[in-house]
Order: sequence, then C-alpha cells, then structure tokens
Amino acid sequence: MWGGTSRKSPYLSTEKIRRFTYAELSTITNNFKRELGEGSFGKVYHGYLDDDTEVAVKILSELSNQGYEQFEAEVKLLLTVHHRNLTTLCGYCDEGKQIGLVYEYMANGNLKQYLSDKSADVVSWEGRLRVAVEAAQGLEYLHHGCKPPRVHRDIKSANILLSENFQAKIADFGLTKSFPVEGVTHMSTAVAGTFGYLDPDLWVDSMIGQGDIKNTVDPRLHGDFDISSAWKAVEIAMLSVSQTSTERPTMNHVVRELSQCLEMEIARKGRRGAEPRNQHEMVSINLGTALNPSAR
Ligand SMILES: Nc1ncnc2c1ncn2[C@@H]1O[C@H](COP(=O)(O)OP(=O)(O)OP(=O)(O)O)[C@@H](O)[C@H]1O
Repeated sequence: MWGGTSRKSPYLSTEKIRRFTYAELSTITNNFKRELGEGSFGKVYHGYLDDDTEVAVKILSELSNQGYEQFEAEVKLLLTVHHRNLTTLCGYCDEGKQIGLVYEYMANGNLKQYLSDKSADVVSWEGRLRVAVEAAQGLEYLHHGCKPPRVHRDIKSANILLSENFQAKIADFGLTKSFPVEGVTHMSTAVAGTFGYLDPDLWVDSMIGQGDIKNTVDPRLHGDFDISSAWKAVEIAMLSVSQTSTERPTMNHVVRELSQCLEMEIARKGRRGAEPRNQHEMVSINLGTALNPSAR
C-alpha cells in the first residue's frame, strides 16, 4: 500500500490524479479483457474511463519482486513532474493487495515493439529522428527543467511509448532518482536498469570505425536518409554511451544535435521535392521548444 501502513494515501490530496477502487478498474477494463502486455510489475490492460478517455491499466502482480517501492516511486515522480514527453498518470488504485496504475493510452505501444514489428509500417529516418528528439526532450526536462533534477536510470526503447500520432513519451519511472543540482556529471548512483540489457553500441562501433554508415542504419530504409544527418546522430549516440561520465554530453546538447539532424533530413527532403509523406512524417514537432525545456 502506498507509503506504508496508513489507509490514507499521501496521494489522495492531489486533485489531478484520481483514486480508483479495484471494482472501478474492473469496469474500466471490461473485466481485464484486453491485455496490452506484461512487464516485471504485472499485466497492463486496455480500458476506457467514464468520459471515454482511452487508458492503459497496470496491475501490480502479487508475485512482483520489485513491488510497491517502484510503484510508489513512479507515482511520486509523476505527481510532481509534467512534460509532454513523459507518460501521463491519470490515477491509481490502492486497495489492500490490489494495486494499480492508470495511464494515458499510448496506441502505438513501445518503440522496441514498433521497430521490431514486421507488419508495422517502416518508420522513416525523419520519423525516427522525431522520436529521438522527443525522447531526448523528456530527459532534458528531467535533467535540466526539474528541481531537483532527476535521472531515469532505465532508458531503453521498451520504455519509450508512442501515441496514436507517434508522439514519444518516456515511461517507467520506478528507478528514477534525484541528483544534486550541481549536475548529473557529479552524481554517483548505484547501478540500476534492466538486467541483461545491452546497448547496440558494441557492433555499431566497429561499423562506423570502417566508415560504413549505410550498413549501420536499418536496411529497411534502403538508404533513404541524409548521410550527414545519420553520421551526426551516430556520433551523438556514441558520445552518449561513453564510459566516462564527463565525456557524455548534457541532454541540452543532445537535444540540440538531434534537432539539427532532423533539420538536415527535412532539408534533404525539401531539396528532393514534394513526395508522398507517410503518417510518421506528418507528426509535427515544435523544434522551437527543443532548446527550452518546459512543463506541458
Ligand atoms: N500507457 C500505455 N499504453 C499502451 N501500452 C502500454 C502502456 N504502458 C505500458 N504498455 C505496454 O504494456 C507492456 C508492459 O509494460 P510495462 O511498462 O509494465 O513493462 P515493460 O516496460 O515492458 O517491462 P519492465 O517493467 O520489465 O521494464 C508493454 O508492452 C507496453 O508497451
């Protein structure tokens, strides 16, 4: 139960976030009919609130080892930080052993699923850069726009959710920690994250060492991307995974660089002339906000 033994949740005072009974969660999800997926905390179900808002309902499994602590950390964080590129919490359930979280529904699931789904449309280079810029903006807000600053500690493609119009939002804040205002480079924190998760920089390093950008980028794009934009994106990605924290760029810098990659790709398409645009390319992004993290 949230925050210890008291029945009165500390989150009840928050007006924006609704408290649901387990029976209400059952109604919202039509008796837990449609499963969206399952994570280490338990299952996630599709549902509708009274006003027809589409939601995803995460139910904490009694078998979950991580349990209440991370659920609680997630609720605490989402009560205090708000940004268009962070997942939105609509409510929670705290009824004895029945613990649940209600989120805004993200129709295109997580980025990992989407990119590996052979039946999904191939996301263009521009679409991928938009997702990268938006995810980076979410992190930029956590690092530079919040007081105290926060580090997520479990960033991976499975924790980036995509809305119906492919807006990217960072999810899973159970491991998020505050760090001193001096900056992320001075922070020391216990190792966290997903066990067994390996960034793809192992093989990328050898490809770019050979000057081979075309074979580094997803072959499904058939070379349809601006080469300089791809080089720049790979360079910033490789810098971001430097072993030494002082060599890693700040998120302000990452957002700036990725926004430039996006501009380069848009300019290439402009030069190429008007061609049919797919839905991923139609998603609008406000580049003006990229340098100026702000709450939604
Ligand atoms: N708001 C949401 N809208 C739509 N689908 C969601 C939403 N939140 C989670 N999901 C889906 O539910 C599944 C489980 O999500 P969950 O966050 O519990 O676990 P995970 O992040 O995949 O794994 P872990 O918790 O182990 O890191 C994922 O496939 C995810 O795409």
